[in-house]
Amino acid sequence: MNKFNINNLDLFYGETHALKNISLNIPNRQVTALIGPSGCGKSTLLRTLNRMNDLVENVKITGDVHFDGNDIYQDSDVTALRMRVGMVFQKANPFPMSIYENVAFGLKAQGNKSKDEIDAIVEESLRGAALWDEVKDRLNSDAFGLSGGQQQRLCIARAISMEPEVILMDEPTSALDPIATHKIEELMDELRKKFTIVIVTHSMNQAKRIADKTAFFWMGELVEHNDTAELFNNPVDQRTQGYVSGEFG
Ligand SMILES: Nc1ncnc2c1ncn2[C@@H]1O[C@H](COP(=O)(O)OP(=O)(O)OP(=O)(O)O)[C@@H](O)[C@H]1O
Repeated sequence: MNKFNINNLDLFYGETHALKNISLNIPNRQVTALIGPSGCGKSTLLRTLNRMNDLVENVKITGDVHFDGNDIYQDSDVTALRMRVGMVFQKANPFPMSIYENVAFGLKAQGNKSKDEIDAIVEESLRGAALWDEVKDRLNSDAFGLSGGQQQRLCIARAISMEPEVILMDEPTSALDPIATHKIEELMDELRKKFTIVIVTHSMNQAKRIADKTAFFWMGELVEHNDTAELFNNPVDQRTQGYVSGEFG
C-alpha cells in the first residue's frame, strides 16, 4: 500500500524549474531514500510532502500529491497535514528549553492532555528515539547541553510525540559522527515498523543500509526508482550507474 502517490509534479522557484514531471509512489511503513547530486531537487521533493514549500515566495506547484488518497494541495488544512507528516532537519534544532519541555511542547499546545498523559508520552517518545536511558535523570536540564547526536534523537522524539504517520528526514545524520550516525540508523530500523519514512541522504552507503526503496534524482528529474538493492546493483539508466559507482556527484 502506498502512503503517497505523487503524479506529474512540477515545481518552480521563480524561473528555476526544480522538479520536472515527477511521478513516484511512497510505500507505507517503509524507508524511501532520495539520492542524487547537490541541487537535483531532493529536499524540494521532501518538502512538497508536508507543504513546507508553500512558505517560499514565488513558488509554483502543478500536478498532485495524494496522501492516503487525498490531494494535499486541494485540502486547505496544512496544520493537520503537518501533524500527520512530521519532519526532522539536517541540523538538530531543539527549542531553547528543557529536554522534557522539548518533547512535551506540542502535546501541551494541543491542550487536551493531562500532566500524567503527557509524562507518559514524553517517556514513550524518548524511548522510541532510543534516548530515554541517557536522559531520564536529567529531563529538566537544558536541551542544548546534549551532544549533537542526542539533540538529533531529541528532535526525533519530539516528532514522534505527535504520533505522525510519516517522518520526513532531510540529511538527519550529515552533522553527526559515525557513532551517532549508527545510532540513528539503528533507530530507523525500529521506526519503520510504525512510521513511513522518507529520507534525503548524500550517503549512498546510508541509503543501502537503511532504505527499502531508493529514488535517484538528476537536475530535477526522477531518473530511476526501485528496491534499494536493485537500484544499486542493476541500475538501468547510465546516469544512475555513473552516480552509484561514484563516477560523479
Ligand atoms: N527557497 C528557494 N528559492 C529558490 N530556489 C531554490 C530554493 N530552494 C531550492 N532552490 C533551488 O532548487 C533546486 C533544487 O534544490 P534542492 O535544495 O531541492 O536540491 P537538493 O538536491 O536537496 O540539494 P542539496 O543536496 O545540495 O541539499 C536548486 O537549483 C536550488 O538552487
